[in-house]
Amino acid sequence: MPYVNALGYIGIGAKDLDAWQTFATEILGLQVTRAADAENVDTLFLRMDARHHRIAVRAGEDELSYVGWEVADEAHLDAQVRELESAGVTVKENPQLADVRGVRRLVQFEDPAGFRLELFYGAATVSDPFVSPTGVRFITEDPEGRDLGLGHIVLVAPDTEKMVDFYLHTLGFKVSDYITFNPVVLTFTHVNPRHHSLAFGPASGGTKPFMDHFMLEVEGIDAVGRALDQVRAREISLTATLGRHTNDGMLSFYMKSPSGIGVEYGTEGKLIDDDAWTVTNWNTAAFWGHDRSHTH
Ligand SMILES: Cc1ccc(O)c(O)c1CC[C@@H]1C(=O)CC[C@]2(C)C(=O)CC[C@@H]12
Ligand SMILES: [Fe+2]
Repeated sequence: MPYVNALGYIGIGAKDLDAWQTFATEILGLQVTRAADAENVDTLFLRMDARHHRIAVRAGEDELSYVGWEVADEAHLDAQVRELESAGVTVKENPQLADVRGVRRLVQFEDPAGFRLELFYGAATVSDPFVSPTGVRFITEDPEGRDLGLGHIVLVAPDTEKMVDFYLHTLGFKVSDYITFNPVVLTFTHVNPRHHSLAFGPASGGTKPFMDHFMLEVEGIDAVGRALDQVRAREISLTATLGRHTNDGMLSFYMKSPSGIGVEYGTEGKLIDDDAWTVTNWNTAAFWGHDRSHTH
């Protein structure tokens, strides 16, 4: 059944595009092209691999605008659309938006929390080499060349159970594991060998759903250490110190992007082999580090 095979792209809104341009280039090491998109919105197209872009930062309110989940081909797109419709989800095909995103076909729908999701195949891919301004390499495929997507996102919404149910049973995501530290339960899910492409955080009732962070994975601890030096030199706010997660083994730190959305920057994330994986329930978030208490 699973048709979604990667977190293909995300779009976020930002009030301060100039700050985002500097942040994306000098801290994250992404290649930035600034242009009006096809809807004439001032946009930063952020590139990390052969894809034309995987993150679009568009002038507007500071928010998560959309999440693009990728399927392998047209047959999988059509099959997933049928699954969504038989679950009672309203799905709208949008050829104009497909042109804006640079993909072959795209449909739009919402998850139970109201996040705007797009399902697509045929991403815009370019032949000129990706060249990171900070010299990093982003991990978007595994050593065998299997697509790992852009990284992961963490969504926080009040009715976690309903959200998890939708992603598992309507979109075919698989549980990776849980982390429970009373009263918090975090659920981690995967759609390819990356340990998680989507995790769910808890929220008290009345909280407006939001994206806590997105994660970008780079090659080598020196790439993470150098980015951390840049964060400290520029007084960008560090929201969790360097640490190693229990479940996916990721060595990472967290910072605040100019939109307020968190960014996790890490390396050495685990890969899951579905034929040899057992779901566990961890009791802590990190083996060491990831201190959130006295960051600046
Ligand atoms: C624990 C953990 C494992 C793997 C990750 O990629 C990852 O981002 C996290 C951190 C999740 C983070 C947390 O542990 C504290 C409570 C947080 C801030 C939330 O409310 C959502 C994200 C949660
Ligand atoms: Fe994360």
